[in-house]
Amino acid sequence: MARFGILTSGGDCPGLNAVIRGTVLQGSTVHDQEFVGFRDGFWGLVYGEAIDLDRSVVRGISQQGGTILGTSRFGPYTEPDGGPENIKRALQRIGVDGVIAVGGDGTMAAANRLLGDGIPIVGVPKTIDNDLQATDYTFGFNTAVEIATEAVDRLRTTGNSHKRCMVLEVMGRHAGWIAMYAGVAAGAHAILIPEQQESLEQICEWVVSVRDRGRSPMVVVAEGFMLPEMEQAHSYKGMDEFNRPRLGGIGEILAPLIEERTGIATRATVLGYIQRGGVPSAWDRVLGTRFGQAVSDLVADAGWGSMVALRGTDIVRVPFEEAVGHTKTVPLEYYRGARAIFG
Ligand SMILES: Nc1ncnc2c1ncn2[C@@H]1O[C@H](COP(=O)(O)OP(=O)(O)OP(=O)(O)O)[C@@H](O)[C@H]1O
Ligand SMILES: O=P(O)(O)OC[C@H]1O[C@](O)(CO)[C@@H](O)[C@@H]1O
Ligand SMILES: [Mg+2]
Repeated sequence: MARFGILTSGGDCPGLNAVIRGTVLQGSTVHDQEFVGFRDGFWGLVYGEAIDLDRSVVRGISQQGGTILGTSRFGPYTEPDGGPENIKRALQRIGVDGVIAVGGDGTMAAANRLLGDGIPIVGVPKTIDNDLQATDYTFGFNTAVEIATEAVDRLRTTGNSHKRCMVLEVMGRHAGWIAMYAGVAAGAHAILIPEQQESLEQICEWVVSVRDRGRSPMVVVAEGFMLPEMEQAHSYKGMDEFNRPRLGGIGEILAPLIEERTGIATRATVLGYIQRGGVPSAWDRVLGTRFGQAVSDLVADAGWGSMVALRGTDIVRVPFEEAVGHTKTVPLEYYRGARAIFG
């Protein structure tokens, strides 16, 4: 019986457990496949640390947030134990014929490199940021947007009561999808995203025009947004253990600047990891389940080097090269359309 190993890698994301369950149910019901789950992303792959995954283990997990396998940003080439030869030995030792990597752009880049080094591997795209190209949507994004939209709605009522300007900071390192969707859904008066610089003067103009209509201004900003005079996205928390700047805090920078320039009392809120935690929305559970079923079909066909993806309403297979190397950013035209009614 063919046996495959699943891993979840990179930041976690609501819907990961639905993928794991969908894969195991499809595989055991339709293809006579067996599965193990590697612990903590590529760490479990490198060290051959895996748990058996059967129907009983995945029962009822699609409504749970996080990932039952754990995740990490551990790289498969990390010295001294990483690299393809060690991984091949680990796969042989635990009797695994191929790997299913569930992750974002970094995970797919790592998977592509492993493929080139002879590891049979396929991919499933995940990220709350929705910035992975080659798929129309990733699971987790919908849940994050629901949470961010509710946050805007809540900030709006307290902002109205106190006649304050409210600033909500959401995630989005290179792409402002969460800010765009939550901002549009909740009727924000300005949406600020990494793809498009806006001057402080312009932001304050929007804020003042809202106040002049007797309303309380609501600004949604993605963590990666930069004012024109900034050279890089705001980060005051140093680097993470993988040498990436830990973003966050642009909302706290903007709020006093807006208050100083407009005279309108302004408060900032950082939504942070609330966006990534908790139960997945129905939409993300469905997409995760469909991806899981599709990736079981993919490994049944030995479709190594491909990633499952959503195109329109169809689940398709795309080569890794299509998924890595570029960030799916918010199109300028889309932003401009939303911007036309800011203020
Ligand atoms: N080109 C690469 N070659 C080898 N390993 C890589 C490569 N790119 C990324 N990795 C490894 O894959 C891990 C996962 O990637 P990353 O941390 O970028 O998360 P991700 O999968 O993009 O998910 P997310 O961005 O949603 O958190 C990285 O921490 C790194 O160890
Ligand atoms: O602290 P961590 O786990 O690296 O997560 C922060 C990052 O995760 C992301 O949400 C991607 O999953 C980014 O928007 C954010 O910068
Ligand atoms: Mg990434």
